[in-house]
This record gives sequence, C-alpha cells and structure tokens, in this order.
Amino acid sequence: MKKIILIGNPNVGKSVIFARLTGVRVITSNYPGTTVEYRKGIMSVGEETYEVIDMPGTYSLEPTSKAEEVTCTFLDDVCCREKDCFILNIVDATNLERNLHLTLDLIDKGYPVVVVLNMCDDIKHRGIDIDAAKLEELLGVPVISTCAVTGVGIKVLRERLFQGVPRPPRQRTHEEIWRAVGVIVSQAQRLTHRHHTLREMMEDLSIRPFTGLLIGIGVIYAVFKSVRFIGEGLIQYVFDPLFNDVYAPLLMKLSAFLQPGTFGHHILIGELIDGKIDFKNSIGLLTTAPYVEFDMVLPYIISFYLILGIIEDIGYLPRFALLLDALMHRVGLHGFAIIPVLLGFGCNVPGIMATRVLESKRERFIASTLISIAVPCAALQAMMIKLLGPWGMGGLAIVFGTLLVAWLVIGLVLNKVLKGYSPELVLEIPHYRFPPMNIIFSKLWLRVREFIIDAFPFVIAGVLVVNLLQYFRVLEAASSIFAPVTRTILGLPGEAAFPLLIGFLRKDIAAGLLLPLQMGFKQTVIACVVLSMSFPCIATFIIFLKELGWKYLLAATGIMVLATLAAGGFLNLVL
Ligand SMILES: Nc1nc2c(ncn2[C@@H]2O[C@H](COP(=O)(O)OP(=O)(O)OP(=O)(O)O)[C@@H](O)[C@H]2O)c(=O)[nH]1
Ligand SMILES: [Mg+2]
Repeated sequence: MKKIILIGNPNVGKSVIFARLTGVRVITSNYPGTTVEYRKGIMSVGEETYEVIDMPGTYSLEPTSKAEEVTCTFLDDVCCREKDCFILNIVDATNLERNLHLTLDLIDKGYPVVVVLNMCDDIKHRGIDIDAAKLEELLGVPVISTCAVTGVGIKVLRERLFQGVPRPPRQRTHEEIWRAVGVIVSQAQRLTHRHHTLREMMEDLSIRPFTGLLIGIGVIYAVFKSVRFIGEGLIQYVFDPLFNDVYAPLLMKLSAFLQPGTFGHHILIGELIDGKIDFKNSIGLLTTAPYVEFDMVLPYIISFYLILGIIEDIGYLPRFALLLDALMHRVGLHGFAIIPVLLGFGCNVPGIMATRVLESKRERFIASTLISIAVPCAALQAMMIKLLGPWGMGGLAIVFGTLLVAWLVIGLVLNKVLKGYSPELVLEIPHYRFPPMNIIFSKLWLRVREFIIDAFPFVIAGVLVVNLLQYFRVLEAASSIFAPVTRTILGLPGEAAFPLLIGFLRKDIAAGLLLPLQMGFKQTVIACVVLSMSFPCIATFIIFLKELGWKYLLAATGIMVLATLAAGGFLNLVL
C-alpha cells in the first residue's frame, strides 16, 4: 500500500493532522514528545487507499533519543526502499525558522515532500505574517496552510497530498542549511510589532523562579483538589446510585434464581452478607469485580485524566519541568522526566513508555524504576483514598510523604551508583494555548476506554482467583507461606499477605481485598505503602521488560523488594 508519512519537529500538530486524515483518534498534548511510537491509519482518496503513519517528532535526521530514533530508522528503512512513499512535513508556523531545518534536510535527501504550514490560526495573535505562495516558490515544494484543531485547510491538503516530487539529492552542512533557512525566512515571513498579551505575561511568570514556584504550588493544589472533588462527585451522584439502586436489585433477582450456596452463585454473586449483596465483601464476578472497577476506581480515572488533559493541552507541563530541573538533576534526570512521572500517576504503563524521550538508557532506567516503585497509579490512589478516608488526610499524607522520600533516596543512590551523567535539559517550551473542548473530551474518552479494556480482564481474573481459592478453602494456606514476613517485618495481619501478592495482578483489587480486614490506622498506612512500592502490576512489569530488557528489570525488582521492606519496616517501627 502507498504510504504517507507525517514528519516534523515535536509538538507541531502531527497527531492532530493524522487524526483528521484517518479518523483514528490518538493522544495529542501541548508538549514535545507526546507520540513516542509510530501509529498507522488508513485514508481513502477516490478509489485508492493509503497507509498514513504518524511519527514521533524529531528535530533532525540524526536521532538523539529513542523516540527520534524510531522516526529516523523508519525513514531509512521504508522510504529509501519503497518508491510509493510520500512525506508530509508538518511545520509549526509560529516557529518557522527552527522548523525549516528539518524541511531542507528532507528535501536534500531527495524525498517527495509536501510542507504543511500548521497553527495558522495562532500566527495572527503573534504578529507573524507568512506568504505561503512565496514560501512554496522558495522551497520548490507544495506548501499548504492549515489549522488542524479546527480542520481549516485539510480539504486542500487532501487534494494536494501527492504533488510533492523528489528533487535531486544534495549534500549541505548544517551551517549551509541554517544560512539557507535564514534567507527563506527573511523573504517569506514578516513580523509586526505588538504589545505583550495577558497570555504571554502568564507564560513569562510561570517560568520565573519565584512566581513560577508560587504558580507551581497553586497548580498542584488545584489539581489535587479538583481531582478529588470531581471523583467524589461522580461516585456520590452517579455511580453509587447506579450500583445501589439499579444494579443491586437486579443482582438480587439473579441471586434468587441461582440459589445461594451453589457453585454458580459463589462464582457470579459470591457470598451474601446478612442476606444482601455487599459489593465490597461478596467477591463475585458480577458483584465485587465491576464494583471495584467502576464505582471505586473509574470515577477517579475520569477526573484525573480530565484534569491532566487540560493542563497538558494548555502547555503548562514543560514549564513545570523547567522549574523542577535542578531537583531532578540530583536524582540523575533532567526536568523533562517529570512528565513521564506525572503520566505514571494515571497509569505506570504510559509513564514508562514516555521515558523514551529521555536521551540515555541510564536515564530511562532511573526514571522507569522510580515510576514503578514510588508512583502509585490512579486506580491504586482511588483505593487508598477509600482505605484511609476514615482517618482524614493524615494517613494519605504519610503514604505520599513516604513515597516522596523513597523516590528521592532511590534516585539519589542510583545517580551515585550508576555510571554516566544526566544530560542538560534542552526543552522547547510551547506557547500557552486554550484547548478546544472536543480535543479534551476525545482524549479523555480515549484514555478511559483504554483503562476499561486493559484493566477489566485483570480485575475479573483477580476476583476469580480469590473466589476460587476461597471456595476450595486454600486461601489461608496460600497466605500462611508469606504471613511470617508480613507479620514480623511489616506488622500486618497474616491475612494481608495474600492481598499484597494479588497486587501483582491488579493493585486496585488487592486494595479492595484489604478493606474487609478492618485493619487499624498504622496497619492500613503500611499496607498502602507496601502495595504502592512492591512489585508493579503485571502490565507495568511487561512494559518495563519490553522497553528495557531482563537485566534492567531484574535490577529494578531487587531495588523494589529492598525498598519496600525498608520503608514498611521503618514505618512499623516509628508509627
Ligand atoms: N492553535 C492550534 N493548536 C494546534 C493546532 N494543531 C495542533 N494544535 C495543538 O498543538 C498541540 C500539539 O499537537 P500534537 O498533534 O500532539 O503534536 P505532535 O506534533 O503530534 O507532537 P509530538 O507527538 O509531541 O511530536 C496540541 O495541544 C494540539 O491541540 C493548530 O492548528 N492550531
Ligand atoms: Mg504526536
């Protein structure tokens, strides 16, 4: 199939254009490095169908990170071999000069390039005027102006997609290319003077050390508050009524039909408590499994990803990265590594994937290890709020405080022990943009759907395992093997051993199993810390293995076990 490849600098709107051309929804955000793996989709023009490929952003054809490497290797492998390969070079019109280096690089290599001048809505606010016809003449390739978020220009783009023709390859040094870029920009672009807007003043204030710190603290506080507010609201007004008033009566009918005490009843409904369904304790496939996933966890997943999506699209995260750069260097990373960490608070899997934008394997190892040990995912956080809720904020503060200390200590130690250095932060800070609501909600839906599809099979499997072990009365035997460790080192009841082990399957189910144990404050705090720090769930485990390999996974696992026992044991002594 003929291929259309989307290439450009990071954060120029490639993925939005990809979604426009193919109808395939992908995650887009206002910071460089959102896409770290290529993504394919199909587009039809007339009778023909084409394969469209969205690439991670790259500044040049000489890669400096794993994400850039994906793009450059793909270009070398596919485009050099196949002749039906069209290149769409997406260019950020608000940053023409910097973007054109890659454009000239691609033209010099002899690829059939069409230039897409994106963000054309944004240049008006910045006093920039670009003569697209002149640019087309100077570059010698088609240039099409677009605004991807509204769809302006996409029709023309579809019509002119294939007008790029390969030019004879030529060799130029970087300096010669930059000089040529300078000449082109001076002829095709005009800048007019204008005063700073409020948005630009906010951009400045949020990266200055003092005001930036104040804004950073304000943002974290607001994020935390609004995630809880929206999550609790959804539970109270939507999911609780659905489960208690609509779903439970239906299940009671099913229970009467299946007859309590039968094997089928035990598997599907579980135990009735005082003759009623108790979603937390029944442990049935139709009771506890959907309750944990949809009533306890999903509301927080929705609220977390909604808020994260908004701050991602506004463009705040790279500024936060800049603010934390000095601190991050102490743990062997540069500031940008905070973005994978923040993504990890949603789910560790995309967090570890996002470390691909870091330059060295050493950094990727440190960042991924820190994420899998000290960053609890949204599902686990939701359950921790449930577990520790009765004691107010104190318990959560101790858990998050311990995780922060663990994060810092492990980072500091790894930075000292591992050979190599942490590169300086070279990060492009995007302009603040007001995200269109359709983009925010489409991204939210994408992530929520992914959560449901990825998590539900594991939730079902977790509940089924516990249910069967209970039925065949082997739960106690399974727990008793690990009970001495949990009891002596961590001070937890012997029955907690099994839920903690189930954490490998799904952390939220594990936390759900801790609920009926009625532990006290100290034990609940320790259990939450152990659950967060010990083995990551199986999905994170697999992605860690895929991204970094066995050796690194084993090293991370060793650190994990030691750190968990140390933190749990320490809390057991001092609390
Ligand atoms: N105002 C405006 N914003 C746009 C336009 N196109 C994309 N954006 C926004 O720019 C940001 C970056 O878009 P993406 O599609 O994620 O960019 P990308 O090139 O795929 O970025 P990477 O995957 O990080 O390389 C998002 O917040 C988009 O909503 C546009 O034409 N106008
Ligand atoms: Mg992208």
